[in-house]
Amino acid sequence: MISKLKRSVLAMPGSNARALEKGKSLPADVLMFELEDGVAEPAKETARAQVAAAVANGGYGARQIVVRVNARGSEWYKADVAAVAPTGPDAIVIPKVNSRDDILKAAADIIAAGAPLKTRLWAMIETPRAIFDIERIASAADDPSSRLEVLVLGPNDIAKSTRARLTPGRAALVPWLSAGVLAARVHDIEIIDGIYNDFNDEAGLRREAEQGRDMGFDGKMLIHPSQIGPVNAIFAPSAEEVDFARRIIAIFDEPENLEKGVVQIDGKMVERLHLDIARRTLALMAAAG
Ligand SMILES: CC(C)(COP(=O)(O)OP(=O)(O)OC[C@H]1O[C@@H](n2cnc3c(N)ncnc32)[C@H](O)[C@@H]1OP(=O)(O)O)[C@@H](O)C(=O)NCCC(=O)NCCSC(=O)C[C@H](O)C(=O)O
Ligand SMILES: [Mg+2]
Repeated sequence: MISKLKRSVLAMPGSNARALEKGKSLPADVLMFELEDGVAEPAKETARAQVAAAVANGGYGARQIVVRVNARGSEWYKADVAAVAPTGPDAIVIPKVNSRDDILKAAADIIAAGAPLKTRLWAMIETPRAIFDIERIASAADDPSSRLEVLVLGPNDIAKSTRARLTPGRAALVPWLSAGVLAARVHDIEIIDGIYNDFNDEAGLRREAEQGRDMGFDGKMLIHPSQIGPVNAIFAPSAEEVDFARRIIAIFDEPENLEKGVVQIDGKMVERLHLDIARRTLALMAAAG
């Protein structure tokens, strides 16, 4: 089953009223209203008030709205959750999660603050501890009270805390990114790749987004409107993939193949497991419009 698409998750500082307004016309699947590192300390209260009002007033159409609060344990966290949870965003994003217990406690916090049932929990994976324990963190999703729906990688904090460098190809990060994808699949949740800082470098963005898609990520977090178009296209099936998916479905529907487990198309072996992949490709295409 395909839940709502999350190809593009555009972050915007909650202190930037113009960006919050502009989000209403941007073609991102998800808008992430930011209260954490993208907002300077003197602007924290203004940002919180603007974000709570923006979520409550709506006007964002089919875009999913998520709010990243400050880290649990920070001086702003409680007030962030108290202001945002009752407005009912699609999710609250908890940065710098370190354990399964952090998820369960954050879920209890947002429920106590009045978050409606539809408000899910997303967790940022961006510390060495979280990377080590990623499968355990993802396992919180097995407990429905966790509301855990999505993991999001945070490459800037990962680079800061590990001293790894964010080089083209992300050699240092690849094992950690893959571990995240495995953990998400084991526990049947989604996983979003991290941001690409150089928003004027479209070729570099495309290379990194294709790498993330090929590793199994469901989408990518973004920082600038110019990144939405390329990333939406990269995380949607191509015309060739859709055509091949249709041929797989058609060939297994042919009477002479009804009892076959394996056939060939253009010299390539196709098994019934490819039928499941083909159906998912068509569902993704339909969801992407
Ligand atoms: C990076 C930016 C500060 C650049 O902003 P700006 O200088 O205004 O860029 P432009 O002049 O090119 O902007 C053109 C127009 O687009 C609007 N704009 C720009 N960015 C956004 C946005 N993110 N959302 C909505 N609208 C946006 C501008 O207002 C201009 O509009 P107009 O005036 O009508 O022409 C800026 O892009 C920015 O702030 N980006 C988001 C930063 C952010 O939220 N950071 C936190 C999340 S990053 C993260 O999660 C890291 C993670 O934790 C980790 O550890 O890795
Ligand atoms: Mg971060």
